[in-house]
Amino acid sequence: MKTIITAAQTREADRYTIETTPIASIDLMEHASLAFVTIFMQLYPDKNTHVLICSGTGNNGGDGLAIARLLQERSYDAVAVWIARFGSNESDEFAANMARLYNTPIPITEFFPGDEFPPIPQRVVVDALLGSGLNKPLQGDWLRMVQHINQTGKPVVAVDVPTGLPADGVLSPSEHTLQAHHVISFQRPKLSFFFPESAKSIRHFHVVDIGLDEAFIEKLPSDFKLIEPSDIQQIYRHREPFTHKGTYGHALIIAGDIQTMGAALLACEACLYSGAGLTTAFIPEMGLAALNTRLPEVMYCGVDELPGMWNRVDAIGIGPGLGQRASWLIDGVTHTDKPMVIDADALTFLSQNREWLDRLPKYSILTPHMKEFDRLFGAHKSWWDRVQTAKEQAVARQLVILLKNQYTFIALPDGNLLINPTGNPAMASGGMGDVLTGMLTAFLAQGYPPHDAVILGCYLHGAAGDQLVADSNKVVIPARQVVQAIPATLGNLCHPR
Ligand SMILES: NC(=O)C1=CN([C@@H]2O[C@H](COP(=O)(O)OP(=O)(O)OC[C@H]3O[C@@H](n4cnc5c(N)ncnc54)[C@H](OP(=O)(O)O)[C@@H]3O)[C@@H](O)[C@H]2O)[C@H](O)CC1
Ligand SMILES: [K+]
Repeated sequence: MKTIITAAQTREADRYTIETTPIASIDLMEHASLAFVTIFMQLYPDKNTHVLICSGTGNNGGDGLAIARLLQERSYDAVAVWIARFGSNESDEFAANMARLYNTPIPITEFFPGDEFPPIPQRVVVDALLGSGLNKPLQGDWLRMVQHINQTGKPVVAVDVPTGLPADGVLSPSEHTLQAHHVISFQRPKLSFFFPESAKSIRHFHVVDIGLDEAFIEKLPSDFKLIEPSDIQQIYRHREPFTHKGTYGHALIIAGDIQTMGAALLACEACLYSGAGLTTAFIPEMGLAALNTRLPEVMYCGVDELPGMWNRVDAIGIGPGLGQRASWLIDGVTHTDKPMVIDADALTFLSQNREWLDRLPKYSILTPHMKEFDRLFGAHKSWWDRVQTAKEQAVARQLVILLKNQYTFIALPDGNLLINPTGNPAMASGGMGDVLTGMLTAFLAQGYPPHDAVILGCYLHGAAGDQLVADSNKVVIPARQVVQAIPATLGNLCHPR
């Protein structure tokens, strides 16, 4: 896992690296600019591309000047630079790069407070106005310039952070930030990239290594950790010879109602495809024909058999499509000591009967999306605040709270907040959450501790969707296709051929 650090901690890492290695600050800027240029050249390989670089006068602006020079050295001959001289300060590295730029034929236009901005004829804009040094919302000339660039609709590639977007903390409205198509960020993605409020400011982000001291960064105190493929490889237990269905646990899915049987089937199918040795569905009897037809591998349990099931299963997933039945079923579930996943209608029941939250067994996994989360724990104005509440609740109640979104935040009982990087907008459709519940239940049934089950389940769920997009350029993926893709995604990650 990679530690996600704040803008202030990035400055610490910057200082530490400069003090403890032979690298000077200006060389670090050159590394960063070169790393930016490498990705930029992949995005815009045509060297005739007309590029406008907009620089401030701090270190983000210094990067911009170095990028202009490096592109010109690589035969990008149509590069121009704007400098926003709206403040009185100039960083040393900006000044040094300004001196280097004067030795090139690159045209430079400087703008002072109150100046009008001309049209932008270039094909692409590089945003190096302000970076992680942002310490207040944009206003005045800065805001005018950002809005001028936004209004052109030209693609923007931002250096480190789009101008106006704080690296962490509560985010400002998106009309006050530069809207970048790509952000090439240094050393670590910034925390705000994972919040939905940054969607208009960032379409894609890339992260480049600029040579900051990794060991130092990993020791910095931070609640936020980004899940990586290597975590999945470490957690996943390979299937050994001579194992059998009993080795991989028995999962019970409590789901479905007359009009929402599909949710139950999806959860059961995902459980099956995620490797549970046995899967039993507790669904209304009228769903039996559909279950037997679609999922002959899954067993059925009726109301009479339910009391005998609690001791026979290894994990329980409750909620998808459960409707009003949630109210009486949750009572039975909370009397077991089985690891469990609580989703959808079971969460709605909990939000209407909050005293039941206190009865949940320790380390139960709750999987709310934003609306379910706010119904459970109160309305929130920003994702930053919502994530802080998730952390407080997970610690206070010793629960695992999985706050679903494109980037899911996993709040653990020890106070850590994990960020899942996989998943994509093609997956934004009904049934996706039911699939996740089935997957998590399957991993719990196989004996993974809740902490490992959520990492595996979340990462694989998104990775299966990402794989489908990569393989076939699909713009929409139905939940069923994600289910079918789970075994191969797991195989590709953990059993490379
Ligand atoms: N360690 C690294 O990751 C490296 C980062 N690099 C690049 O450096 C920037 C950060 O540079 P910094 O000089 O700290 O800050 P900025 O360039 O982002 O901002 C410059 C100054 O602008 C002022 N400021 C802040 N907010 C506003 C605002 N809303 N309106 C106007 N002005 C604002 C502030 O100065 P004050 O005196 O006004 O407080 C900023 O200091 C990072 O993003 C990378 O691009 C290095 O190149 C490599 C190492
Ligand atoms: K920027």
